Amino acid sequence: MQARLAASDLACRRGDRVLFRGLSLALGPGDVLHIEGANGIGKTSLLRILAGLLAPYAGSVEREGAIGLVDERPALDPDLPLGKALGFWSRIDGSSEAAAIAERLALTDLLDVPVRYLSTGQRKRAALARLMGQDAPIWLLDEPLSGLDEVSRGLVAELVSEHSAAGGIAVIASHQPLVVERFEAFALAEYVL
Ligand SMILES: Nc1ncnc2c1ncn2[C@@H]1O[C@H](COP(=O)(O)OP(=O)(O)OP(=O)(O)O)[C@@H](O)[C@H]1O
Repeated sequence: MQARLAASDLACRRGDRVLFRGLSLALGPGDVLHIEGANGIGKTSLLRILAGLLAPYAGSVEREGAIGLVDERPALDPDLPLGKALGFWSRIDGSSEAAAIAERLALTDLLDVPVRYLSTGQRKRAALARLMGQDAPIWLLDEPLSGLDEVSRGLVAELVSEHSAAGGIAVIASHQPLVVERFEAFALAEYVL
């Protein structure tokens, strides 16, 4: 899997506050980075800058490989049954493994349920199913464990390990660490003035 993600001398400003500055990182195949930091320090903002969804106040980002972002807003139509909402993306992503992915994420029995009725954890698993179908080399995961039970938390660690072993990159903002090899901590507090 061809993947590279590099940030150079990033600064982030939200409203009239600069949250962090002087942040550089360079990630290659297999790297898993754990962004740590207190509420409001700027973890989500950093992920959105890395994804290209938020302009940095200073600095630049280089990406080689498509981005798969999972945050608290799953891009699944709330009014469609889950199977149809995921099917929309499998057609766009050209994924032929939708059934196997749904099975892996314990979603098979929920495919007829409208997305808006899913529980927090089920919704998170649905967002992860979309991510897997996307086959993107760079995963940006914002609080992927929140709302998940122990079994699902173990599953997320497994998926990240497999992604890393296949040469993918994962950047994970989380208040809890994942049990994953090559899990490297990145303390955002070091870049706060
Ligand atoms: N659109 C915006 N305009 C102004 N300030 C914003 C905007 N979006 C976020 N912020 C502020 O930027 C700061 C960082 O927010 P961010 O969501 O990146 O933090 P976080 O580290 O992910 O927090 P948490 O751990 O609570 O999820 C917060 O103080 C937040 O209020």
